[in-house]
Amino acid sequence: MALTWTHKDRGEIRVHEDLEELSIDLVDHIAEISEASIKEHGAFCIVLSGGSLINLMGKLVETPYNKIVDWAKWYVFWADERVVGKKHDDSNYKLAKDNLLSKVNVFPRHICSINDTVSAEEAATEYEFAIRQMVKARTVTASENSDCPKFDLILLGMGSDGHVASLFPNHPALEVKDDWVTFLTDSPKPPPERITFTLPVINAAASVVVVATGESKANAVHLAIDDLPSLESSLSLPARLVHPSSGNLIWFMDKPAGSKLDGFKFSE
Ligand SMILES: O=C1O[C@H](COP(=O)(O)O)[C@@H](O)[C@H](O)[C@H]1O
Repeated sequence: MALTWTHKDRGEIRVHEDLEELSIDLVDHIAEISEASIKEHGAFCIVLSGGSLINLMGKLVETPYNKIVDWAKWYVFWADERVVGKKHDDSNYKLAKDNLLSKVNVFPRHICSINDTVSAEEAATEYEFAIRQMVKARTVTASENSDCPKFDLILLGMGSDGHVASLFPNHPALEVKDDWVTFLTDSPKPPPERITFTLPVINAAASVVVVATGESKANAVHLAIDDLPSLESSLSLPARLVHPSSGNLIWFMDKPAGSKLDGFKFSE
């Protein structure tokens, strides 16, 4: 059974026994927010990431989820994308398309992917423009607290260096406040050219989920969540900067990823 607790300012933490339990809890959570968002404003605006997260969402294409989820009301976005062709193995779009989107009835016109035929800078500008149009049309809700979209759910993976989306430790992209989407040409993790949501957009979401699995993530999980004697080492850790201003934050992890958390040690 999962060990769960709420940290006073880092949100809810769920440490799962194994990946099977984690993935069931994750897709239950997605299905619940999908239903609630559709009831509330007639659409579900979900933001995906790449990496290991997508496999953990695999049960969404299985019964009962594939039948109970109202796919026609889904609008799909990406928190980050690698600037490669849509058929390239590094493409976050391809990963989601092959494993999820091609297997359910999301309308192709509701899939807001990144233009793969232009430069990183142009792709970022176009992507932000497309989202601005959707906020104007009220498909995507506007934040009450900032000039940002308020996505119903942003799903983030986390790298072992603590990066989320394509926001890497000590990278200037972390400082971008006035744009919703920015680009980088020097990503420390290949491929180098990427576009990414900025922190203000992530932190304006109604719900944010961070998923981390495996022992290689344990230190970053600890730095992102625990109260530390000196905050210096974690101040530029992107995952620690995920802090929805009025939304909900939940961390989904397996035992190896959670093994260095203070709460995990106390429970042993
Ligand atoms: O490069 C990326 O890495 C992160 C984390 O990936 P993971 O495989 O370690 O879970 C991912 O969330 C991001 O979207 C991706 O572009």
